[in-house]
Amino acid sequence: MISQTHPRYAPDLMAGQVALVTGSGSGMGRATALEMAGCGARLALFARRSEPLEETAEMIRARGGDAFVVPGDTRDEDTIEAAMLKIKDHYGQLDVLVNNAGGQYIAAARDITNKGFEAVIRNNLIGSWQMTRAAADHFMFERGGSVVFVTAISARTALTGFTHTVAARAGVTGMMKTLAAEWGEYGIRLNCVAPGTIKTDALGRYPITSEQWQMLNRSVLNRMGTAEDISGMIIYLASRLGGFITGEDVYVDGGETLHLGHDARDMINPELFEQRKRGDGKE
Ligand SMILES: CCC/C=C/C(=O)SCCNC(=O)CCNC(=O)[C@H](O)C(C)(C)COP(=O)([O-])OP(=O)([O-])OC[C@H]1O[C@@H](n2cnc3c(N)ncnc32)[C@H](O)[C@@H]1OP(=O)([O-])[O-]
Ligand SMILES: NC(=O)C1=CN([C@@H]2O[C@H](COP(=O)(O)OP(=O)(O)OC[C@H]3O[C@@H](n4cnc5c(N)ncnc54)[C@H](OP(=O)(O)O)[C@@H]3O)[C@@H](O)[C@H]2O)C=CC1
Repeated sequence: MISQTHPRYAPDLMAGQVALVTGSGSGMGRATALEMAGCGARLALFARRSEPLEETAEMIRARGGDAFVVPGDTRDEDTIEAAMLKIKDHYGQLDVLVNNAGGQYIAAARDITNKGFEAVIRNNLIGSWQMTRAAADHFMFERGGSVVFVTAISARTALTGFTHTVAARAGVTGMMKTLAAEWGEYGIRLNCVAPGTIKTDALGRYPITSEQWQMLNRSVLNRMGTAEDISGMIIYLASRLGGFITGEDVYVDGGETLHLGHDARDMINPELFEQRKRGDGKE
């Protein structure tokens, strides 16, 4: 059994299960893969670059877990098909799919070309559809399963600079709900986790500093989220803990989408409110 320093879930929560996590070479995908392995799941790790996936696999194996690297691109049907066949050959089953891979570039809506819009839709909506369809065809129509999509705080709020990805993520949510309704009869549960602003290396791709990210983040908990804030919810939904939950869209955003119509917190307690600027809220 894998050794965990501070386990949040039982070490046998996902024993006997195989989970495929896309984008598991970094950030939330890696955190999810590591914690799922800590819950007894055997992991298939999928992304375009092998090296970061191998690093995740090594981390899992070093703790006594089981991980298998299947490189591929969620936009490329051939690599998805190849990955499913490799998983069948290696593990013989797939119980959980986490569609975490994704990304976009920031641009004002007026500067997004049709080609650029389509590229982001392909990366975040079509890619998730293709993975889900393939996992269902190869494994889940026969023996059920659970699918979790990582989206963004999109359907509930506007996100300036991200029109293309908001459209894609809201599309994922609608797709997830409809699939949940159609595929319940096969024992397939599908849910979304919508992260707020989460401190991962990926934020470094954007042209602002970590201090500016902190200011941009509107979490009422006075801190940015962590990859583990997200992996905990993914595992809850993917495992038997979420066994009666399907078609749900869970926001893990520290209250970022509460939409404070009138934010008077600085008038109520200016000292406490200053914490927001320093970003030293309690985890
Ligand atoms: C609060 C929210 C916080 C969110 C955090 C995260 O998500 S963290 C996760 C962060 N992770 C990531 O963000 C992941 C990294 N991001 C990506 O991989 C890309 O954003 C991608 C998904 C578009 C790549 O798809 P692809 O390989 O299919 O694309 P391609 O390279 O072939 O380009 C196609 C067209 O798209 C356009 N266009 C593309 N880039 C830019 C740009 N920088 N600038 C302007 N435009 C751009 C351009 O029109 C281009 O056509 P052109 O002008 O070349 O003829
Ligand atoms: N960090 C944040 O604040 C937020 C992030 N998100 C979303 O959450 C998810 C995880 O984010 P985070 O961990 O921060 O970001 P990362 O960029 O660290 O992780 C995304 C991973 O997806 C993989 N990936 C991207 N495109 C593809 C593709 N076409 N096929 C296969 N793999 C792909 C990348 O690996 P490789 O390049 O090797 O393929 C990368 O490891 C992403 O979908 C992100 O957009 C949503 C809201 C907020």
